[in-house]
Amino acid sequence: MSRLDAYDWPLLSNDLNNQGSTVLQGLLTADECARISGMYPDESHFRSHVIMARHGFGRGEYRYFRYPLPDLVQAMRTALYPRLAPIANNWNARLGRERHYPAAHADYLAQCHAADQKRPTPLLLQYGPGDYNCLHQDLYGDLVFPLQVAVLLSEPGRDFTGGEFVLTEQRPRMQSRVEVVPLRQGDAVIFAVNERPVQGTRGPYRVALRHGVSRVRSGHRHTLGIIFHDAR
Ligand SMILES: O=C(O)CCC(=O)C(=O)O
Ligand SMILES: [Fe+2]
Repeated sequence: MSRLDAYDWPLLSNDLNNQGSTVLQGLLTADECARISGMYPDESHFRSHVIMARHGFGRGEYRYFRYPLPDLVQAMRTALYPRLAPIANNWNARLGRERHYPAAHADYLAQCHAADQKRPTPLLLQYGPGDYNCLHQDLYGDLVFPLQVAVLLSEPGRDFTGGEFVLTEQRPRMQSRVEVVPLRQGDAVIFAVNERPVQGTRGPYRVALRHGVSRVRSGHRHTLGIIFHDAR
């Protein structure tokens, strides 16, 4: 994953600190996107299958990968984590939280597994016409790594229309603010899982975040989700 070296990480960190999200443009090639989305029908890659409408999560479906993850997914998860851990640690310090995230993802996963969060969380999502993903937070137990990544595997305008990735932010005593994140095929959005610190006049305070996908108007849309904590 030496391709991560090409990005301006101080700039991306600033975006994450100021907006709660940022985009890695062109993280995957069109071929890589097709290779990953093409795995969807092959059950051997996955540990479980969720039909979103059955749970009130929206409309559409997704599958959680099983271990061992496909090489490219494993490589991305392992290589992205150390870029994000310093930001996560800074957020924790500003929010007065004790937890420290180790520098290597393997060491963080060992903590998850010791806390009985052993099941892999990377997932592949599939949306068709009329499908959408309700606002949510991907929490799977007490251990939460506060940043996650979603890679758009389909090309807007060509493969699908509608289906925008959206984030909402709820500040104390304020109404929700929404942000639409423009993505092309292969772009990865990095965003806060559940909360982040915002600097106020009397010190940092906590804002709550949720993410989702607006209704797909036509075509099919696939996304790869990379979550760094494992699930109970
Ligand atoms: O399909 C999307 O863009 C959102 C996927 C999602 O909810 C996730 O990766 O956690
Ligand atoms: Fe999600």
